[in-house]
Amino acid sequence: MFRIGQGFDVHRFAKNRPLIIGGVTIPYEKGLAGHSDADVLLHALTDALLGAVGLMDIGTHFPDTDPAFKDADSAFLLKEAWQLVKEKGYAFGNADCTIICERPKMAPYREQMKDRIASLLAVDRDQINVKATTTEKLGFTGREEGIAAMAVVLLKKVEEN
Ligand SMILES: Nc1ccn([C@@H]2O[C@H](COP(=O)(O)O)[C@@H](O)[C@H]2O)c(=O)n1
Ligand SMILES: C[C@@]1(CO)OP(=O)(O)OP(=O)(O)OC[C@H]1O
Repeated sequence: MFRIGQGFDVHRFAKNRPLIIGGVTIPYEKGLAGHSDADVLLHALTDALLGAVGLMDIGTHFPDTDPAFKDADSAFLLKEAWQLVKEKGYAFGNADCTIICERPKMAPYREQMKDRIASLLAVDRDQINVKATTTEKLGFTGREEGIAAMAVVLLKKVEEN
């Protein structure tokens, strides 16, 4: 049996913060604000995984009111969520992710993001796709107020003998 999940997240830009997207630090004049490291792409992917198996969402498992998750490494949160999904008996099919921002250009970092995400989930890199788009200068991403990300995942129930 297959399960599909989708995730969406937004973080606003902030000065004096690193820009970490898809587990990759991108050299840029500003980063993203958040309770954690604000990796908007890993948050969307984490939500997609949790959503696929009906495990609510990232904030339920890792509340932004909990000091334990202050400045949390989103790579760690993704791995924890994936562990919960695996314990429900699911194998990874594929993930397709989209980063939405005017700047910086994400294309130079997409291969690194694919490698990092594949490594965190212990899957093949060809099971992960990372895309980027602008919104043609429209809306909050177009005004460069923040970055949005979306992710869709497909999981397959592991057959029991
Ligand atoms: N932050 C971004 C946005 C886009 N790209 C790449 O540019 C292509 C064209 O984007 P449009 O929004 O004009 O359709 C897009 O397909 C990406 O390859 C990017 O690297 N970083
Ligand atoms: C990751 C968590 C927890 O540190 O905090 P944020 O970095 O604020 O991220 P968000 O996507 O708003 O929600 C999940 C939070 O619980």
